[in-house]
Amino acid sequence: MLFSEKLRKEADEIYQGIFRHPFVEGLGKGDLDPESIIHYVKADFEYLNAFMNIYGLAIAKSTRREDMAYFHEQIAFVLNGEIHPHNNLCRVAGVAYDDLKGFPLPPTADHYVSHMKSTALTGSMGEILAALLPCPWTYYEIGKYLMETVQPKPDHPFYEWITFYAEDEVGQITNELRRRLDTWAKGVGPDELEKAKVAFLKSCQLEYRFWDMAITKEIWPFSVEQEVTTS
Ligand SMILES: Cc1ncc(CO)c(N)n1
Repeated sequence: MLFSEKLRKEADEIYQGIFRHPFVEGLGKGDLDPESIIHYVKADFEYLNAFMNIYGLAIAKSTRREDMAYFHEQIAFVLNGEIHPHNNLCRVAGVAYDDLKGFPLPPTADHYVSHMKSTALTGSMGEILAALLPCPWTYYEIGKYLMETVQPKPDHPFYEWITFYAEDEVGQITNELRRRLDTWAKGVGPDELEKAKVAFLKSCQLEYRFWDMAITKEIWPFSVEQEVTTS
């Protein structure tokens, strides 16, 4: 069994939990609370900015030009592609996307970003790939799950969101990340594999919590000034 297949098996409980999460259910039913959508988009815009930072850290650690080209391409996808599902969410919530940019990360999103950043700074290439993988992989599976269970028509409020993540492009991104991780896994010992597994599972848990964060509109306990990562 490939390393990524083993990871997927270990994380199955988390994936199943994500498919049944109230936010994902709300995407399928089309009845999400607009305030939860807004909370999610604010956090996700900054999360995706941090994701690009992490690809940059991966480039800094790359020793092969081919790896540099790969991470560079992935940055372009986040930069230009993921605005579409965000625009869909904003339209349904009745807000302008620009008004949701530049907010500090809520605790869970901050935790997720810190996990990926520290992995990128201190971990091996395999650990970095493992920490990044749940991002496209859980969304790709959510997209496919909603396509199958809801079979949305173009007039479904989240048609664009669902079809974006269920599309081949996100599938290919997931498969390429898996392929790279599986290639890396063939050349390392059990200790290295264990560390990558831990990084992967933590990202899966934090994917689940990211949806919770949106439903509960999680905030910091005190409203003091906070760092904003981008403008
Ligand atoms: C938190 C999170 N995970 C995954 C994706 C998919 O790219 C996203 N937009 N946000």
